[in-house]
Amino acid sequence: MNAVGRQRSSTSSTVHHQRQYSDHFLDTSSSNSNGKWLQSAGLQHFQSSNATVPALQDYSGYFGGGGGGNGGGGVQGSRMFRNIQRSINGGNELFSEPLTPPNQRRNGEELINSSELSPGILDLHSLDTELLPEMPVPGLYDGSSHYHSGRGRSFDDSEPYISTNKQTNRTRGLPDNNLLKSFSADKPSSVAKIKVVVRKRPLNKKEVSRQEEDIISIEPGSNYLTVHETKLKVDLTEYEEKHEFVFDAVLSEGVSNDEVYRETVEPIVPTIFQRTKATCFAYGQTGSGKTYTMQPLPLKASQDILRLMQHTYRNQGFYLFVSFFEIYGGKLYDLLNERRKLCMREDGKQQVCIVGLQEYKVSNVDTIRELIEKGNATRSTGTTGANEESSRSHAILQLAVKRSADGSESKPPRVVGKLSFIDLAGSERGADTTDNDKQTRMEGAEINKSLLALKECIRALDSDQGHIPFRGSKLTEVLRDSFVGDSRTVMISCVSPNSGSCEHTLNTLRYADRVKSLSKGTTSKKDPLLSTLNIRESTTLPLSSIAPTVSSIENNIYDVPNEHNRFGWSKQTERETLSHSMDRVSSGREDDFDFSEEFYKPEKPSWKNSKQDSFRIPPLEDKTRKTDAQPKWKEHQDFDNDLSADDDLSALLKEEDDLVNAHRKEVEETIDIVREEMKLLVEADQPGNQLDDYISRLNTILSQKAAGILHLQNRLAHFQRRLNEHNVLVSSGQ
Ligand SMILES: Nc1ncnc2c1ncn2[C@@H]1O[C@H](COP(=O)(O)OP(=O)(O)OP(=O)(O)O)[C@@H](O)[C@H]1O
Repeated sequence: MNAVGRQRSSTSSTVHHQRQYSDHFLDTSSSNSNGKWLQSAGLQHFQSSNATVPALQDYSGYFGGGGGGNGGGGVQGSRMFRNIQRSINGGNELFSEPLTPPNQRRNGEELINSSELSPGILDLHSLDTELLPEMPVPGLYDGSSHYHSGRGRSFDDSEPYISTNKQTNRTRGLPDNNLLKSFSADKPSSVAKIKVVVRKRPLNKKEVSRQEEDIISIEPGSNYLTVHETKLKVDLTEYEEKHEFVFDAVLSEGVSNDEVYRETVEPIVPTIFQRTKATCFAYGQTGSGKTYTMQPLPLKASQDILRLMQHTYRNQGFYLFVSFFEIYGGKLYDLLNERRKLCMREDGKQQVCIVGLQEYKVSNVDTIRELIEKGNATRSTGTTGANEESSRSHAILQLAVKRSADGSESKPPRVVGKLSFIDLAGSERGADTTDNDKQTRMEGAEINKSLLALKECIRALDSDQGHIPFRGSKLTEVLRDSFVGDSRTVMISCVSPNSGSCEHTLNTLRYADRVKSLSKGTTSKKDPLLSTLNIRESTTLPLSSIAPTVSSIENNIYDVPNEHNRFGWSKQTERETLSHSMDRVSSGREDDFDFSEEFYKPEKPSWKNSKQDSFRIPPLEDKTRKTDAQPKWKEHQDFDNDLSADDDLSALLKEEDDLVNAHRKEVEETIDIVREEMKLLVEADQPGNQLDDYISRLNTILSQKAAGILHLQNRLAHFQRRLNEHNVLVSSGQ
């Protein structure tokens, strides 16, 4: 960015959802994003003399990168880490017996085969809430007596979950540190249901050598950031557009991995002892630091979990289990079992089971570290322009806290709570078509689908919607139980600071912004003036970045207007409707809106390539004709009668395959249309151009597409129900 650009910057500023510091935090008055919330965490006092659990260290150096520090030293760390892991684990020294029979102990750890827990199926999600009583965490030092379950006598009445005996705790020789105090005081309700944190990485060597500018500025101690985007006017003079974003926390390049942990995961660790499912995931373009950020977190969390088990929850029959798998190309692979292919099934209670996934019962940090290293080394990686060691899969590491129903070891333990860490594949994969083959593009499509589905689920989760669209992708299906009941989600958006990544960075920040922007708490507090400002000032942004208001969507998408602009909408409203339609296209749900360009953005930014003559509005006839053809879904209208009771599994699976393929095709076709048209629309949005007619016709096309897609999704849902019935029949031996 040059000086000229900066001088002109004040004329253009785009503010994205000027949210409050956090509508989910207790301490909303604090101008510091960390506030009391962070103060109470106090992990720095966690250094312990306890011999059982090693004192907390900053493993960021170990995991590659030198702990963040000022960030500069760790640029190559993550990659080095992976390479080191490969060489360490190449010979499988640590786990030469991945198929160790159940219960075989190794260094005090126990490998649990799924078959132990339920016949042939590992019920990852067996949160049997009927059997587990409430598990409050009374103040460790508050001297309160016993916990009395509000539900009357339960199997735990004779053995209170929480011993509040000060003496007992102190005899463990554990420190009276702030962490444990804060843990004991934390209740799930006091921890944000969704927290969105942004982490900026430092410029790397290549970027510095290319003299790329750092375009992200962060006010120290604040929770907002500004992206300085250099743009070109039609006369090719440069100007700067500022985009401001507010999040729950913004972490600059100087923030260490320890601090990232304290800000993100540490507060939710105690909640998993209280039947909460918590998820932490990193989102961002390739090379933005997702893996660097995510890798140290599970280990730190395990340390804290073990501490809690050995202190606050001592002798209460809790166990910690680790599993690690990846989703690659829509398929599941066990990273702790030689990348063995896994099968996901839903049982009769609609609980998702991962057949064959191995879980390790662990009780010390070293073993957990070894498992994490082993999994990381096994993970699918490839090379992208931005990152030589790029993750092409979603890696999911789960820490499950389990407890035997009767507090003894005689029965298989049941899941009490769970913490899932997801290192997502790079968010830009779908657009990364320049030097990629067909397989990479397929990977991209799959990744995009799952990222979109993930966003939808989180938003539904935050707004307490009854319907969570977890079936949108394998990723969200696997995480299904993280989206129902009492859950907590932390999203860490990783951004690259270099000017060359500006577009991706903005996309990542918009994605993060939207994860929360339409949530209950946020909407109610949003300043209407600012919302207006957002829309008005975003005219240089693609249409997709304009968040519509629900009330503006008056027409039924399936009630396709025959006359152009028959509702007499303003240009703005037309845009909103278009945007809404897009999202319906992508989500297939009427109550949803918002279409993120993140997934379907043009391969090249339109403003960079626009030629003067491209401002002409192109005719739509060809596309109209194409989509006027009888929608494919008509063929399947009698789907309720399609499947007879004696359909066998392969027929069902074939059906699923056809449906998924048809659905994907519809979506892809629609995306192509949208991609092209939006580019042209943005370019054509010049004074004097009449867009109403054009938009109306485009709206018609998209409505038809949306109807087709929705129908396919209904069929898919119907199919899923049939498959469930089939599974029930099979499992009951009929
Ligand atoms: N905060 C940071 N401080 C120092 N170095 C960092 C930081 N974040 C990332 N890096 C470095 O940047 C490089 C890319 O990071 P990383 O592999 O984590 O990216 P990624 O987002 O996981 O990419 P992909 O999606 O392609 O896997 C690594 O060499 C890593 O060490």
